[in-house]
Amino acid sequence: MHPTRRHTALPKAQTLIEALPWLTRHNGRTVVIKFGGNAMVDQELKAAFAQDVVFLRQAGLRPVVVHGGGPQISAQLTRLGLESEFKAGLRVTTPETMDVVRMVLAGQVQRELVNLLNRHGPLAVGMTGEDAHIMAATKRYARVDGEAVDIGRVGDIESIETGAIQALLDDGRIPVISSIARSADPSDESEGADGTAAGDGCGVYNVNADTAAAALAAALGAETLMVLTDVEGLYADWPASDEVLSQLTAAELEKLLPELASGMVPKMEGCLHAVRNGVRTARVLDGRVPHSILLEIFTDEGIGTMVVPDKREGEPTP
Ligand SMILES: Nc1ncnc2c1ncn2[C@@H]1O[C@H](COP(=O)(O)OP(=O)(O)O)[C@@H](O)[C@H]1O
Ligand SMILES: CC(=O)N[C@@H](CCC(=O)OP(=O)(O)O)C(=O)O
Repeated sequence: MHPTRRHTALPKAQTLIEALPWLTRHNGRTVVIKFGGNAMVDQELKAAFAQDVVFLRQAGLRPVVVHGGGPQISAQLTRLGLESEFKAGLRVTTPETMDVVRMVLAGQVQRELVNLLNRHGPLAVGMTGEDAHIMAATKRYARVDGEAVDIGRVGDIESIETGAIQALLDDGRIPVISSIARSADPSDESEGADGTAAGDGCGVYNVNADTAAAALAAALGAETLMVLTDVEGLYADWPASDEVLSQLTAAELEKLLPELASGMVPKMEGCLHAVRNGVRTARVLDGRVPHSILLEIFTDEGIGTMVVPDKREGEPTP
């Protein structure tokens, strides 16, 4: 080989070799990746995200994508002249808003992600939590100054049926899930004001996408939950300083939770729920960094914030 060509080829081999222990360790493991609406505004980043997810699948992992789309929902509500209001980080969801949430998440954002992934082959299959009874939810109230406030059709996951997702994974597909759940109460279906059960927002709930991703990661017994967002990770003292916490235990995170501000609350609550329910690591990553997923999984220098379960006597650190 020509010396110059060898010179440029060698670092590539080194990078691949550095990935070997990680490839071995993660082989056959499920990874749930939450792609946030704020991290999905740039076309190139979205394409790089799709490449990373397909790479994981080709490398023998079982990736599942759960997506948000808060900014996209807000933009559509504004276009329609409807109000967009948040309480404690959750969208106030009237039946009319619910229709828009469903239309944007399932009809636009999910379709776009599925199409980006399927540029690489017949891999991605999009579903909402309503499909095949994947997610059932009950009404969630927002906590504002210690009071429970009614915010409409916002739900908290009550139960998850993983069968359809597992079947897709076994078939080598990449499930792409929108964070909409059916009501856990069967009588909810017929509550529509004008008697129309379908399409009026009744019988379904708007679930925060971080909450949905964390619940799914726990139900699937995932190795890792990765939450992509538009900051480097969890800042220790936000907004005063941009020092990122690189690793913390569940107990350390639990202490921090009351001090966190709105956008980070469902993310970190989700990470805590995941690691307390069998997920080995939960990470918050900067979705603005191209290929952040690969950097996190396959290199020695992880980026972002990693939450690990509380250490039990004699256990090695993840
Ligand atoms: N301690 C913190 N560390 C990092 N970001 C924080 C913190 N507290 C609040 N935030 C805010 O949370 C935002 C991320 O949440 P959100 O806007 O809901 O993102 P996404 O659309 O990706 O779900 C950040 O952009 C930041 O403004
Ligand atoms: C109840 C609630 O707030 N649901 C969110 C669902 C989408 C979401 O979570 O999107 P991001 O991850 O991009 O924020 C919403 O309506 O905006």
